[in-house]
Amino acid sequence: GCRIPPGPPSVPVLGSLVWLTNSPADPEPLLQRLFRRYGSVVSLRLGSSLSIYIADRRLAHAALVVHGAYLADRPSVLVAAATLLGENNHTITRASYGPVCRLLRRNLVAETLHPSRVRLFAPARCWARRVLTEKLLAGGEAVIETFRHAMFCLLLAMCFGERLDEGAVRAIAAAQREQLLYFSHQMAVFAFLPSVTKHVFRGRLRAAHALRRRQMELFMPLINARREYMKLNNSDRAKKKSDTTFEHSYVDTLLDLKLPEEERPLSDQEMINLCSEFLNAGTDTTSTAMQWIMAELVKNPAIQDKLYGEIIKVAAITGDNSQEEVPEEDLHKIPYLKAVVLEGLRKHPPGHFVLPHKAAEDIELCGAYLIPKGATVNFMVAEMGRDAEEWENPMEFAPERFVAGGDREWVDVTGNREIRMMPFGAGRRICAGLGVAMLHLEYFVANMVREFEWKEVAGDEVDFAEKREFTCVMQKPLRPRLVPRIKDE
Ligand code: HEM
Repeated sequence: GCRIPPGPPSVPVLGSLVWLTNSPADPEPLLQRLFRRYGSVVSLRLGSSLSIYIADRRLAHAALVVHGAYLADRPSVLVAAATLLGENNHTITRASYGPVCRLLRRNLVAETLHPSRVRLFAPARCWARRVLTEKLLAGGEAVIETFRHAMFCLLLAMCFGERLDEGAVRAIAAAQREQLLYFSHQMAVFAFLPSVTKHVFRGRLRAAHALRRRQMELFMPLINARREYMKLNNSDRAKKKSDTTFEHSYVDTLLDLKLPEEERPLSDQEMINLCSEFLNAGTDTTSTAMQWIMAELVKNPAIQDKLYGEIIKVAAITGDNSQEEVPEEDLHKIPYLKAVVLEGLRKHPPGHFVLPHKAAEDIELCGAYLIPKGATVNFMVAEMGRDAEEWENPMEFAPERFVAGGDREWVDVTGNREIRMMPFGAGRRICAGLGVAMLHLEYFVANMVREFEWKEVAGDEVDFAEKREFTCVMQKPLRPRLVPRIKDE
């Protein structure tokens, strides 16, 4: 029969004794020890809740794809805090897998991130690339700051359909960051006995309300401007459209939505939470990945040279070396570029875990393990990409692994057929932005390599040590020397 996965001893109420000497905020080092001891699936108890961690790629496939329908819910960690703030769970990441979640997810995937819609954002990407190049050229800050700023410019443009000036971008970025920090560090207390904690920690609730108000002040004018713009007929729209307004935005689709069952449009607060989710999901993840990839290219100049050569070859085929950028239509002609990006995501996935999943029913995995209904389940993303039994010399940066042909099999990053790595998760809750994330990474990496030679600086060598923030970032930020390439006329 199946059994609950093994784990360290626990006592009722308190949970696993290991928490006395390990921090639940960063369970990775503890889990690595437990996997060595118990095998590739372990159970941990925190209070009365059971968490199961899976490091084996076949079990991950069974859980997320084969039995995926039962593992598409989310645990209610943040629900308590939202409820106390008078909010609901109507966001894609937080909602359990019901009609609301499916509607919101389908709306994002089909209406905003569908390839035909993504094409409409090409001018926004062009603008973000120019911001990126100018700031890299100016120097001064660590490149991760520049990456984050440029990505945020782009995500804001996609969200609100407006090209904002630098001051506005920085103000919203600061508010988002403060809120993210506050909610992840200070609001967790409300998961336990909210009826009691809401009195004990009422100062925290007040601060959370203030952060929400600030977000409301920043977002509502942008949402309302878009509401007015959408009311115009086509010819008025064309007249009004300045070069800072884009044709399509995520907000447009939200304004059109009707919630199932309740049959009402989204409230302002719901719209703000969805915009906030969109901005958070696409910024840190992508800029973190970009930093790791560029760090590997700095450390491996031969790979960078090869990539540059492939990029230039495509420009030569097109017969136009003088164009300002590597246009996004050409990206698919550079298979080595995709290989570099995938290898970066394998070795340095921005998230070492996925967002927590919850079992809606008892699940039996491969006839061996039982995941009881209600258990929280997570996956060891980084472990899978670095598993020496699956990958030859896993800690070597070798994009050739992902160049199709020869005896190499193609790696499917969605994990639908099989999971070899899962930087975007897999199954029903797979990253909703996978396609656009890959496009952003390929487009920006290609253009940064074409624009500059990225060189290691003596005394500021690349250091691959990791630090856990919202994503897993470089502990010592990358500080390379950028030498502008001389372009042949
Ligand atoms: C390199 C960049 C990115 C990485 C590595 C990444 C990774 C992930 C991961 C691991 C998850 C959790 C999957 C799970 O819970 O099983 C996720 C969820 C999600 N991502 Fe991404 N992501 C990236 C970029 C983006 C972008 C650009 C967007 C949108 C613009 C986006 C939107 C989302 C959304 C909405 C979810 C929630 C899906 C759900 O709960 O059903 N992501 N992402």
